[in-house]
Amino acid sequence: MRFVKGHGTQNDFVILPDRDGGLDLHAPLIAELCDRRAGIGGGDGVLRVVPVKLSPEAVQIAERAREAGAPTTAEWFMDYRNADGSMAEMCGNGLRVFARYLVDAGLADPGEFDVVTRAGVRRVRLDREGDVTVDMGMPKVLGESKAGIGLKEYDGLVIDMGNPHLACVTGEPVTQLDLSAPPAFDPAVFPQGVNVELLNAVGERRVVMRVYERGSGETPSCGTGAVAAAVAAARLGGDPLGTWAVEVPGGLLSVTLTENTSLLTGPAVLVASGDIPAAHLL
Ligand SMILES: N[C@@H](CCC[C@H](N)C(=O)O)C(=O)O
Repeated sequence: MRFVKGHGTQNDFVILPDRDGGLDLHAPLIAELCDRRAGIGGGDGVLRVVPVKLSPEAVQIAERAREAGAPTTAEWFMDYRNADGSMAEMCGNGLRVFARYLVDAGLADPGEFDVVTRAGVRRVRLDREGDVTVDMGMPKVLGESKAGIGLKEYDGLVIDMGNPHLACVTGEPVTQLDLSAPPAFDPAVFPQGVNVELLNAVGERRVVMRVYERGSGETPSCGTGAVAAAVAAARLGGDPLGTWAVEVPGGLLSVTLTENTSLLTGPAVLVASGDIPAAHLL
């Protein structure tokens, strides 16, 4: 099995090219590929690269976009899975790395193009400087809820980025929080689980964020989470539009909130590639 390894601010992924749509991506295989010790070094998730026309799921998503008046020429579907094998609707850093892979592999021209994700069609742009920007769509603020860490509770905003987020601004330095166990959350609000962001507002339009991801545990970065964090900080500052710097353990992301969308920008790099002999796979 051919694989490529890449990361965006250290949110790292195993990329699986599947040009004929024949790959059976089952949960034990994903868990094996993402294992940090027993295999190729692991990842926070898997990105299957499949032509839209060979994925009935992707064809439907593209069809819905056409019906909504936004037809797309997207050729590739990002089939994203978390490290535990669960499926997620969207991965912002994953999509930036996915776009880097498409261009590097000669499957897309440098510049701007669309990619189909489970959260809908997303436009990506590769800069000459090496950054990749994703149009993440309009964040939906759905209300408030609480995250529990140890004995403490943190107030947060419920934000839909295609996938579910609970973004909690706290006065306590996030660097000191213990995220070794999953934060508690209200299952009535998040029946499918949630990604929890903890953040400090540290300056004008600058936040420090840590994240505990559904299906992957604490990761050094999360693109959808960075947008959710910027939305929560923007609410707090009473300044809803503009560009926020989001410092994560794995680097620095930039999030721009406009009247009708959000943009996520940051580095996306490929670091290795290889083949896993079939005999070594589940
Ligand atoms: N790391 C991602 C988010 C991946 C999906 C998430 N764990 C979920 O289950 O929703 C990002 O960069 O957005």
